[in-house]
Amino acid sequence: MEQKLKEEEKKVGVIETWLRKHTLLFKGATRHPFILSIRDGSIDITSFKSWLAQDYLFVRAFVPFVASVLIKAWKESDESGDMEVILGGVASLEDEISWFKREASKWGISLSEVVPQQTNKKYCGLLESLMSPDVEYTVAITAFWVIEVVYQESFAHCIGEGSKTPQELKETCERWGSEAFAKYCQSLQNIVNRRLQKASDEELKKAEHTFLNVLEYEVDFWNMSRGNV
Ligand SMILES: Cc1ncc(CNC=O)c(N)n1
Repeated sequence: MEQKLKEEEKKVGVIETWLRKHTLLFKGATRHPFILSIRDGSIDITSFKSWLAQDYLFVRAFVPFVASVLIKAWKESDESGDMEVILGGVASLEDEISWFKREASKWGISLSEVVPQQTNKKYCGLLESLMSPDVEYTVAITAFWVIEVVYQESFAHCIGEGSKTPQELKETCERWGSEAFAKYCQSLQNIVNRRLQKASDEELKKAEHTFLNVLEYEVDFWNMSRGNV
């Protein structure tokens, strides 16, 4: 019985284990000074605008990445429900791109003139490498989940108890900090945990490596937005 319980525990969550093991890096990505400065209202609007412009370019590169995960799900997934979750992600990106355009015009940013910074290019390069057919579905969906959850955890913090987020930034925080986005991230996390349970040691290692890689790139992305490239 005791042994059985332990097995169950192991099964519940590879993700939980990773989050415990890599708490510092995860906090680094989700409680970054950029995010803390939104939450306490001290944010420098130049940083915000820089983030907005760069993130628009990132999201454009994110669309084909998510589409590649959809293809992998169709080819490799053992559960047909995965496709709907990912398709929902693709669909909401159309709205997100329109939102970026509206938001940019509100701030007087001309998106056609935005030049991608080196850090952004590097991150988009990581996305592109993960689009390769050689990358397993399990690894790709792990990356997808962690990319989304960093924004969910970060922006939810900006609208949580006691936050002093400036009014004009609240809509941005709601986009990723909302209950609906949290639910969507949970659906992705359930897929990832299910896949990781069944993964080989080799695949597990690759997935964990990708998880860490994404977290590092997210930290770099926030750093870039604050002007410390
Ligand atoms: C750099 C970065 N990471 C994650 C997200 C969230 N996913 C889609 O919007 C994002 N927009 N930008």
